[in-house]
Amino acid sequence: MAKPFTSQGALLLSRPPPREPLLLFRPSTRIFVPYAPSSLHPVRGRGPLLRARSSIPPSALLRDAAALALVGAGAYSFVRCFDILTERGLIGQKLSRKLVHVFSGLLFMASWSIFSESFEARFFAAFVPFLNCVRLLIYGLSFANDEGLVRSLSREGKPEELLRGPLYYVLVLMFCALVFWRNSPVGVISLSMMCGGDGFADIMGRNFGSVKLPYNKHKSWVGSVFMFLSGFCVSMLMLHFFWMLGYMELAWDPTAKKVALIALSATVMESLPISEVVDDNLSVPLTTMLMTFLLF
Ligand SMILES: C/C(=C\COP(=O)(O)O)CCC[C@H](C)CCC[C@H](C)CCCC(C)C
Ligand SMILES: Nc1ccn([C@@H]2O[C@H](COP(=O)(O)OP(=O)(O)O)[C@@H](O)[C@H]2O)c(=O)n1
Repeated sequence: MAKPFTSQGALLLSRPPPREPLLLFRPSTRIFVPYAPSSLHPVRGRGPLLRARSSIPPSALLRDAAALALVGAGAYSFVRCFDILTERGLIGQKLSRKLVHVFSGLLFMASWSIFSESFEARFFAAFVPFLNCVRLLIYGLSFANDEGLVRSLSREGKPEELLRGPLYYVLVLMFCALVFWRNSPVGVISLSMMCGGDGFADIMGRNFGSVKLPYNKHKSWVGSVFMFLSGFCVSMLMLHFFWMLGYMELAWDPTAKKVALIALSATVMESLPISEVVDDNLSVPLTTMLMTFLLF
């Protein structure tokens, strides 16, 4: 399919009127870089980044700072709510952890839409998972004690549990916000599979997964089927969300087929008996990133 390329040989992922600098997908390097005419023709003697930085309107900085404060407060409140629900015995610890796993990442991804169109907006957004990364390190290494946080995010109530799944999870959130952001299907599908797919696999597999996989007695067919179905559906929903906002331009028939193949790949990876070697919160998003790069 003939795809629009600029004279620099880069693939335009979205067409005017862009709400923010177009994103270049450079086939040779497969790195997403911000494309804005002014940044490719910097003011004499100043590099593109300096040019881009100097062109941020104060209103964008103010908007991004406000969005950062709002999302940061939302993150703290969201986890605190589950802490209280768990503390009062209204939901179990395992379910609490999984609901936080499913919805905090998806809500974080949806929050990308309230940040400005400046290139720096992604840094403001990524600062929220960065803060949570610091928080997990402090309490996971027991430099301080927060029984509520440990209760809502661990399986067995041990602080060191925060240093595996939860920590990898927030690192992936930060990476996707910084590198892929809201113009690229790579980050959107990766987080959808990690949050929506892996999360529901656990919830459904733990409760209804009596028939185990032949090659992994810790995982079940029900869990894997729901990993695929929920991962696919959440990915399509989130792609549609960012498409509606004008950040992506996608042909839905080929997109659905590609997402199905990506979801299948992530499901197979998640089903493998390798959780002791590499956490699902790394293997699932990394597999999804690779497949999305290859297919989109
Ligand atoms: C418990 C979590 C992962 C463990 O996964 P698994 O090992 O069971 O597979 C999720 C940890 C969530 C983290 C502490 C909080 C992340 C908040 C996020 C950066 C921002 C959310 C903002 C939104 C508005 C709620
Ligand atoms: N494909 C899957 C995934 C999880 N599960 C169930 O969910 C539990 C936790 O799954 P997991 O080890 O992937 O947990 P996390 O690493 O996602 O926290 C497993 O012990 C299974 O009971 C499943 O049955 N089938």
